[in-house]
Amino acid sequence: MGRTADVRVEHLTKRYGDVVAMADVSLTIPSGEFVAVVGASGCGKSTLLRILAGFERATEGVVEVGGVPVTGPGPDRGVVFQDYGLFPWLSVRENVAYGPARKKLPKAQVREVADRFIAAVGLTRFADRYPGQLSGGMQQRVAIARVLANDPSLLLMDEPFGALDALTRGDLQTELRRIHIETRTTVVFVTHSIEESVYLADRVVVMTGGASHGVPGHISRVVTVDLADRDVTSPAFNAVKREIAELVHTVPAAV
Ligand SMILES: Nc1ncnc2c1ncn2[C@@H]1O[C@H](COP(=O)(O)OP(=O)(O)OP(=O)(O)O)[C@@H](O)[C@H]1O
Repeated sequence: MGRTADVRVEHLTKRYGDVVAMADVSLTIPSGEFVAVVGASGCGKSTLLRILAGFERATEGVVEVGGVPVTGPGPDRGVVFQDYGLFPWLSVRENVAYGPARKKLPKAQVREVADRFIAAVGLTRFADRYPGQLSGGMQQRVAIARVLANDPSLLLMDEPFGALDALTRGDLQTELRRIHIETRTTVVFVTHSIEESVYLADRVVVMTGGASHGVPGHISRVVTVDLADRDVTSPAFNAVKREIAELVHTVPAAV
């Protein structure tokens, strides 16, 4: 079990010049929870994630991770994007070892941590390969292992599986779910796929609005996924999917 932190967002507003991208967003995430964020393009999902990561500052509001105000990026938060962002000149093991090595841990310990997370994403046989020798799915596994090796207390993922084929995406969803059950690291996961959100998350945050709708992006509903198993073919799973789809497709009235 790794580190884990709670998240508190209160009355968050983000403006870009005159444009109010997002207004009055409040969300509390207990530590260990997996939260997915869904919503139509432009509603502010990535903006919320970037603010939690500390890449951008909120215009107004409270943003705290583990009780500490977010003022910039930090090693307590690990971020995974759609493009894997690996160092192409480093092997899989060196990529994953990069964070632990910077902490100046003994060499043997760095290697042990790297190999543990490489094994967790099923890439032991590829530890000495370079990113250019791997498929997209394998590269994304490396990116996830690299972030986990830093022992983040909050994992922020922005469409991490968006560029992968359906089969690979399904495999990685299964693995991420297993890893989350094992580590209990808090996760905020942005996706366009409602099915993916219901499969992975304890709660799904539905956002609507956005500058192009004439209404600032905001949270329209938070849906608890109260399903014992995540059988995507079950009627119960599909009922939750339908509920979220209806919310996502409800266009807010312009003010
Ligand atoms: N740097 C920026 N400057 C000006 N406006 C921006 C900037 N970044 C985002 N926006 C605006 O903020 C709003 C929210 O953008 P954001 O990328 O968070 O949406 P999103 O829900 O993640 O969309 P998508 O699903 O298409 O990725 C949009 O209206 C966008 O045009």
